[in-house]
Amino acid sequence: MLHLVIAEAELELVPKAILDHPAIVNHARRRGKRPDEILLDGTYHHAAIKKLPDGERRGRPDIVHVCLLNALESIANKEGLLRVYVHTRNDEVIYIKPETRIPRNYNRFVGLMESLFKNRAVPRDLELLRIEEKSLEELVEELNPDGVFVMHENGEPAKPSEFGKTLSELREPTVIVGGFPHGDFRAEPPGKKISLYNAPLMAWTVVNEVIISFEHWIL
Ligand SMILES: C[S@@+](CC[C@H](N)C(=O)[O-])C[C@H]1O[C@@H](n2cnc3c(N)ncnc32)[C@H](O)[C@@H]1O
Repeated sequence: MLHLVIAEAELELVPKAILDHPAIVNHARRRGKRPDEILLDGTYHHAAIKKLPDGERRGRPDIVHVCLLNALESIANKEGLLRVYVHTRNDEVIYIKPETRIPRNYNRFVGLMESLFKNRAVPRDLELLRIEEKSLEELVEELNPDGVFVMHENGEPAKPSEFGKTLSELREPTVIVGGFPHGDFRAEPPGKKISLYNAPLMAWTVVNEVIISFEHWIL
């Protein structure tokens, strides 16, 4: 079983500091929601995000959306060999049941995440998704893996196929992929750093490479 963590994901509700910025207020009004109920989104809130610390990398729910579509629709997940988690910049962890069908439509995905932040679990009866306050270290400790790997462009070089073999030889490895668009992890994540390519890749590409390389050895 492979545990895949999208870490330090840029997924958050609009922070207090910019709740009354016109870009936020207008977007919330158009959506019929309160400013504190909507996800921070760089596409719509660019002018407001610039004022926040780390503004150039925040408000990227789209990265989580594409990573989750790829991971949850993978063969490894259909075969019950994958568990996926999202850790956010505010130290929350989203637990996702493998049978969850993530909406293909981005606006519906955003609505689902907003409902998750509000209700802490969705849907109420099945709890396919639930969110808890938890650091990345606490999550990794809880998963109790026999190997922890951090995908990193400056890590030890490994071909995806070699790395897949390493994963397949472990009982419950954990792989951490950064869910942010630029720069490095803000806090050093636990685990051995691995680079799959000699240039930066998008998070969803790394998610795909890891899962497919793992499948190659395990199926
Ligand atoms: C878009 S990258 C992060 C930003 C990247 N450091 C940059 O400035 O372009 C998202 C994540 O993909 C993974 N990643 C990116 N390039 C990689 C590589 N060459 N090998 C392994 N993982 C990589 C890392 O986990 C990284 O945190």
